[in-house]
Amino acid sequence: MEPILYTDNLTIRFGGHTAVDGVNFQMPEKHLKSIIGPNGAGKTTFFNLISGELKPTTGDVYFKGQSLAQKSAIERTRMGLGRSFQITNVFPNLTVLENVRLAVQSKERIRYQLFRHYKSYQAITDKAEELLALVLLDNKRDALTTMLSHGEKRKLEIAMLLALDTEILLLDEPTAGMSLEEVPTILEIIRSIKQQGDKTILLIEHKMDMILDLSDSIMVLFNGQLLADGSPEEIMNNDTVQHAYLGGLYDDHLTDIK
Ligand SMILES: Nc1ncnc2c1ncn2[C@@H]1O[C@H](COP(=O)(O)OP(=O)(O)OP(=O)(O)O)[C@@H](O)[C@H]1O
Repeated sequence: MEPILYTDNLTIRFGGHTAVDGVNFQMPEKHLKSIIGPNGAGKTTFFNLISGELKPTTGDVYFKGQSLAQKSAIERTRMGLGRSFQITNVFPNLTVLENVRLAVQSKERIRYQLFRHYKSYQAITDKAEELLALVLLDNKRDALTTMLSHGEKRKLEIAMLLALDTEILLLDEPTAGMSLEEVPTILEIIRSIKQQGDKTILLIEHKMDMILDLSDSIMVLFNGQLLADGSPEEIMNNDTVQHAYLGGLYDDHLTDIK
């Protein structure tokens, strides 16, 4: 089966520095792949090339067999490639529910345009509430977003991404900056999204113990290059990856590998 997303020789240079270097990767549909690598390996840059925030120097990204070279970030989202919102993109003086409603509305505008106002309003509210329950934030529905903890803001970001109803979810370190108590909840949320079975998920994550359990596959970026891509077991047993770890080339986040 053709991969839902793949790259062909994807490369970007900043001046003399090649941040993403000839990456060929493939993403099967309804798959969860994690990207690991040390600081500066090119993980976020790779995401930005996929989402359309950055244009490659050479190479291309393909979604359902179609080149994305001429597609803007917004066009890519409409096509089905969703990237998590940064919390700066939410309206701080609106409640959690209102923010998710706006995200649902932006997606559903067309579908509901023929409905009467109240019915449309209710359907959008129902959807927003369903998403808040999925990310375990229903108890904060009436809170202003400025009042949320860091972990709650990351949950809100996920709810707003889900509201766009894209086939692919790009999650850039969803547990970054979280307290130890908050991390398991986010992992459970990602697990339940995966278990619903309709999403393809690409995830940057530093916490090895989490991704080994959650991922269908793991790809390792190193100096902008694809060092390895395989099942969690294959990655753990990969000599090149092991050498990179044992050689101390990885940062602290990655040395706590179990
Ligand atoms: N806009 C830019 N201009 C110049 N250099 C950049 C730019 N964006 C990224 N880089 C460089 O590209 C390299 C890859 O950075 P990137 O942020 O993608 O790494 P990363 O793997 O996501 O790291 P981290 O784990 O620290 O987030 C780094 O050396 C970085 O300094």
